[in-house]
Amino acid sequence: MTLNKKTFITFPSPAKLNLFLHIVGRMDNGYHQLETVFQFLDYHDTIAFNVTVDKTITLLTPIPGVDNHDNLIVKAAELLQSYTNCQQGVDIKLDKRLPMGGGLGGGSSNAATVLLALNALWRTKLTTAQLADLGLKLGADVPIFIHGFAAFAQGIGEQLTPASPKTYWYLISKPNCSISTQSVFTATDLTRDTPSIRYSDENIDNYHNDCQFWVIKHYPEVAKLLAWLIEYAPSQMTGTGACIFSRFSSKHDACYVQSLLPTGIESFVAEGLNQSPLHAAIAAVNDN
Ligand SMILES: C[C@@](CO)(OP(=O)(O)O)[C@H](O)COP(=O)(O)OP(=O)(O)OC[C@H]1O[C@@H](n2ccc(N)nc2=O)[C@H](O)[C@@H]1O
Ligand SMILES: Nc1ncnc2c1ncn2[C@@H]1O[C@H](COP(=O)(O)OP(=O)(O)O)[C@@H](O)[C@H]1O
Repeated sequence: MTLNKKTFITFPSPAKLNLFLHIVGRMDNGYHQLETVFQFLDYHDTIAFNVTVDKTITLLTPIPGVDNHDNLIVKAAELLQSYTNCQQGVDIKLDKRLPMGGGLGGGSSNAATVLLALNALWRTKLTTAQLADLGLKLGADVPIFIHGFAAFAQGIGEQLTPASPKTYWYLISKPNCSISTQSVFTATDLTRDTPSIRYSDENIDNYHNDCQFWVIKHYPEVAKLLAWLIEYAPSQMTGTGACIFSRFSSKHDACYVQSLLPTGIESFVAEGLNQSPLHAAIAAVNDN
């Protein structure tokens, strides 16, 4: 008897923070021109892949409320398969830890992990630049996860200059509301004219999140939690929210404030990273 045991290979799919987020203008297609610094977190979803010999792409662990055809994991696999005319398929399993719709970029990160992992496992040999271009079709945040280094980003978030912002321990707290990226970017009273900056890591504390001003005006849950957290540590919203990151110089201090959080607030503690943990895992596969 032959046992047909599947071999899954796993890769991390980390969260990102926007350490600040300025909106400096708007393009003709409605997309916003941003200036932001991305940093990664040592906290991630995990995605496992088993390559198959036919062309079927199967996500074995659907996300409740997200149809598999709309899942960025499936979309990324289909996009790479059709772009490279790859004749192989894959079974995929997702272990989701990142809160969804919180400004941590989980969906974009999942898409980037799929593109990088399958490019290695299917041996489709696209360059990082080609993968970032493909990823941009799926979301503005995908390229940063493909490149995997902390960066000052411009354009819609795809023009990247490497940066080395200080790394801290962060407490990430999610107010009890979810805010869609689109609802923030379609708001009439959002500030869109912050002057363009000449970025330097040393000046990062002078910068802010334009979306946060709008969100705290419209979501009292976020305003209340932010006001509470600011009493303990410098705190700011990431992306279009609703998650708030509070920075600490030690894990101990971050965990202490976490233990004091109001009941019912989802949270985790993680370290900031200037390199994505995904890239070491991809290098290990490419070396084999
Ligand atoms: C704002 C940021 C900052 O990192 O993060 P999140 O808070 O969503 O994580 C991102 O730019 C989000 O990137 P991503 O989540 O990939 O956005 P997309 O799927 O491309 O776009 C969602 C919607 O937001 C709007 N959008 C997005 C990016 C941008 N620069 N301008 C926009 O106006 C568009 O209306 C689009 O329909
Ligand atoms: N693999 C995925 N992981 C998370 N969200 C996904 C995924 N595929 C599609 N989505 C959709 O993208 C939305 C935004 O999710 P996410 O990327 O986690 O948030 P944000 O853009 O705020 O950082 C979700 O609410 C969900 O509908």
